[in-house]
Amino acid sequence: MTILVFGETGQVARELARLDNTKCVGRDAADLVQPDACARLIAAEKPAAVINAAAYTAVDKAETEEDLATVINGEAPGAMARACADLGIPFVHISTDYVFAGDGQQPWTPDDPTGPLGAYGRSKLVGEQAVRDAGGVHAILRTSWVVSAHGNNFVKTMLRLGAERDALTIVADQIGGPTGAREIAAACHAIAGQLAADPGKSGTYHFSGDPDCSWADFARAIFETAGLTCTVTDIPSSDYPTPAARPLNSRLDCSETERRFGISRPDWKATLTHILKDIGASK
Ligand SMILES: NC(=O)C1=CN([C@@H]2O[C@H](COP(=O)(O)OP(=O)(O)OC[C@H]3O[C@@H](n4cnc5c(N)ncnc54)[C@H](OP(=O)(O)O)[C@@H]3O)[C@@H](O)[C@H]2O)C=CC1
Ligand SMILES: Cc1cn([C@H]2C[C@H](O)[C@@H](COP(=O)(O)OP(=O)(O)O[C@H]3O[C@@H](C)C(=O)[C@@H](O)[C@H]3O)O2)c(=O)[nH]c1=O
Ligand SMILES: [Mg+2]
Repeated sequence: MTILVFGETGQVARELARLDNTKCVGRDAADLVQPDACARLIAAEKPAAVINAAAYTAVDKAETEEDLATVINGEAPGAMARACADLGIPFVHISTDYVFAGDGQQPWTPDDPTGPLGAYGRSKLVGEQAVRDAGGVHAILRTSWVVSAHGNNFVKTMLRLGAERDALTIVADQIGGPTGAREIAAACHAIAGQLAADPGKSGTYHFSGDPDCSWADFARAIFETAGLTCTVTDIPSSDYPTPAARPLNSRLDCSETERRFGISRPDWKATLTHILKDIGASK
């Protein structure tokens, strides 16, 4: 029994590669710019399940490349989901908090109305709907603020900047749950197995690290855990202009994921500890 994983170099894909029975395919074997080729690969491989961990994740760049982002994040997952539905196998797709507009203070439930603020979020929303429309056994797992020892992420950025500077200004009005790529990979793997046993669990779910915090709080915790001296000053998002607007409220209500799959929110302080150990940046 093989779980076919789209993605090889990405944060979550690298963690999936470490798990049992996974076969990760990179851009050379499956370019998401060609959705039909992704579908043909699934049909040829006939895996027991498919997890899509590949995506266009450059939030700001997507503003000027929305067509490309929409093929990769929208059309390709749709083609994968249809190929899985044809084979009668589960499809696990990863989505994002950036499908929400980010107003209010309440954690978003899976059924809450979406309203992406930028091109990346819109392209991911297209993917979600295409996966549902395929009509097969599926889970869409929305996560947020992904961090790991590999690739581009906020922890790596802070370690680099924190070593160079005595002080940083970090946005404090965006609130969400930092989530370890390792924990997301484990959740996707477990969900694929549970969907195979019980297709009735199909649906959209949330999974983010606990507790919710601001990027500024998270930066302070990174410096504290790494033993770096760098003062973090809270700023509003309006003082950190970016091409794409980010949601202010990225809190995800993960209770259905816990209830249906028995998977609870991972403690991000523990995630931070294992990431810094892997990087060799613990104090
Ligand atoms: N990063 C984050 O903070 C968040 C991510 N997510 C979602 O989680 C999932 C995993 O994200 P993450 O691991 O961080 O992603 P990364 O940005 O670390 O990696 C993206 C992966 O997608 C691959 N990819 C991009 N374009 C293509 C393409 N045209 N064909 C084939 N492969 C491609 C990349 O391959 P290559 O190296 O060849 O470019 C890489 O393996 C995604 O669905 C993302 O939207 C959700 C919330 C937060
Ligand atoms: C480097 C830096 C960033 N920031 C802010 C900008 C931003 O609001 C926040 C995080 O920066 P990032 O560039 O990591 O954010 P971003 O790339 O938008 O992260 C997002 O990626 C996509 C793929 C997702 O799906 C989301 O869940 C989310 O993780 O920190 C500062 O305030 N000061 C700084 O010095
Ligand atoms: Mg493996």
